Amino acid sequence: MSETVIKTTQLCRDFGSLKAIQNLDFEVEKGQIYGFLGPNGCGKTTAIRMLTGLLLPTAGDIEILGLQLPRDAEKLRLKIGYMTQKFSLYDDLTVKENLKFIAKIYGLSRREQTARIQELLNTYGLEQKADQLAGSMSGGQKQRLGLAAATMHKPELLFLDEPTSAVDPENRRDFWEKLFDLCEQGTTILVSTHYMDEAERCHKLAILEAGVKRVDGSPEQLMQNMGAQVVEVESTSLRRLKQELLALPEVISAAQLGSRLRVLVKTSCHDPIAFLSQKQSLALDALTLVRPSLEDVFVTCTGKGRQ
Ligand SMILES: Nc1ncnc2c1ncn2[C@@H]1O[C@H](COP(=O)(O)OP(=O)(O)OP(=O)(O)O)[C@@H](O)[C@H]1O
Repeated sequence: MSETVIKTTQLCRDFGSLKAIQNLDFEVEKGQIYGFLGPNGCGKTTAIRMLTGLLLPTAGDIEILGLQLPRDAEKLRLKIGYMTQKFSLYDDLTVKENLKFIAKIYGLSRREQTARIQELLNTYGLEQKADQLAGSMSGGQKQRLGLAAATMHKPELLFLDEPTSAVDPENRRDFWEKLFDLCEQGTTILVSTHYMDEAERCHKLAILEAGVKRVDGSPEQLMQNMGAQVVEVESTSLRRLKQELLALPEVISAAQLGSRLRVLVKTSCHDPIAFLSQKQSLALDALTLVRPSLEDVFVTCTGKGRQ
């Protein structure tokens, strides 16, 4: 049976009149990677700070690893790891010194420190960098050091707030491989991101907008239940066609991808190909029904696309 690691009920956080998180209900199962996907300012960091016990909720309940927050925040501290958005280690200490500092904070004995630091340097490919100042490392190396520090005490639950916003695609891919390794060892991970490709790697995710959870589920479920059909249109004069399509009430969005338009049509329209071809006098072979992407889900459930 699956074990629930995080459960929130009607979680809210206000900053004055701003409702940063509103009535958030969600659950995360052990060993899964759960994503918060949303634009800047949608409340991802605020939610994570409440879940780590660093910020008091305005209302609602949080249960994590069988503990209640904020009451049990101190007991939770050793069970969780938190990698914040900005690199939060010391630039003027070496890689090894940074890890030693963190190990001391977590109360590892001298012998444990040496063994664990060596293990982390190996796991995250930092052996050659051990004596280099952290501040002089590349974005990808800093991020690996951040993950090594956050997992020093082998936490059961790891929070990662936009961990790959400063790294290139290759480093991002490698980083995710490390997350799946942790996952396989039983670590549960909650990660926030505004990258679609990153969100698509999660077992489950919630799409947040203006402090509100719009949808949640596995990427496949979200794509299946999207409530829209996706048609790609090949045509000339795509800029004009786009404006004309957007004026139709059946069309949720139209976005240009090179020489094609990707058009989201409401499911209430039973045959989107016939509909578009008739409306715009387009040849049938210029229209293709395609598989939805997570970006399509995002467009349909946020902003003007929300029905
Ligand atoms: N301490 C605070 N005081 C007042 N407003 C705050 C505070 N912390 C966050 N906010 C506001 O709450 C909203 C949500 O911010 P939050 O940082 O949680 O968003 P986010 O999705 O993590 O975005 P980003 O990726 O830019 O950090 C924003 O409007 C932000 O300005």
